[in-house]
Amino acid sequence: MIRTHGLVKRYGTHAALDGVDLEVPAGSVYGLAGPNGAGKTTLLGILAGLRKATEGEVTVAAETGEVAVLPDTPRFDPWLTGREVVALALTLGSGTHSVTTREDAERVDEVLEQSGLTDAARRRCGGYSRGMLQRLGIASTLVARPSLILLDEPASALDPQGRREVLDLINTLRGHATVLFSSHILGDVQEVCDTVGILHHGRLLFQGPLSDLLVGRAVPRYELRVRDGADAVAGALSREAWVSSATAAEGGIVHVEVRSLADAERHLMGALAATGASVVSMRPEEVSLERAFLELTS
Ligand SMILES: Nc1ncnc2c1ncn2[C@@H]1O[C@H](COP(=O)(O)OP(=O)(O)OP(=O)(O)O)[C@@H](O)[C@H]1O
Repeated sequence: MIRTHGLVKRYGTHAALDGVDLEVPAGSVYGLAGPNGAGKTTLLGILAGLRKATEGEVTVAAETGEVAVLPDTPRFDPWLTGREVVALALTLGSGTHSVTTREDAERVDEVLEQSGLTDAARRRCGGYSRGMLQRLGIASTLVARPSLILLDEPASALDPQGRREVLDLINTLRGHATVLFSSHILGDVQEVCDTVGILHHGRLLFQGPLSDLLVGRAVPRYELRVRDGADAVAGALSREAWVSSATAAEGGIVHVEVRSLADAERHLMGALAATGASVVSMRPEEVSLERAFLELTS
């Protein structure tokens, strides 16, 4: 759905994006994770056609009218009510000048409700809090049922309850639209995204299925459970050149951190068999996105 090749954006001499090859599969919920200043807003801005790339290619396989963009700090005319803002967004998307049909009016009410704004819908948005404005931005973004949705930090101004609601809302879009959202809150990305890109200092350090990152790619670790002799197993494994650490824990558990997943897949079974231990279970350990991120960026 989206592809960039060798994307570079320079502000003066500073490279905010430095050779980004992004690939967002159609129908995915793609999380662009990265700390402040990583280049997320710049990248989304280029994809949305709001900023110009310095170098590189950008392909977005969607008509302009099917793309909806939510900036990180959405702004609206303060004298409009929330409902008027969302209705306006729907009419802009449809090319008409006002919400005239019953279906359109119902659609406006539906997204206002999904965004938690029903009670405030008839108040002027100039009096909305930052969190409410973010909800209003989300409602306006979704109302015309776009096929590609670009969300820049959609939950950053919200309290935990609001964040939960936005994440649930994004989850409901799965299968109906392609969603690319940026966030520096890694827990949010881990919760709703199936595909993830880790952006750091303008470079994509990882991109692919979230499960690939959490199971093995960034921190290849295994959890073994042996019937007995966990200390001896940990000692034997830690002498292997491809093992960076092996430690025994309670209940016959041995945590094994390896230098590469490929080496572990090739040698772990043999090394374990050589210890003569009775192996109850063996599985790659899933790490949190936060840990994977720290490993990748340190
Ligand atoms: N208009 C601009 N002029 C000059 N430098 C800019 C401009 N916009 C962004 N930058 C710089 O480019 C880098 C990337 O900024 P960007 O806003 O894209 O990052 P971000 O990941 O979205 O950060 P945040 O999470 O804080 O919004 C930063 O170093 C920033 O200072």
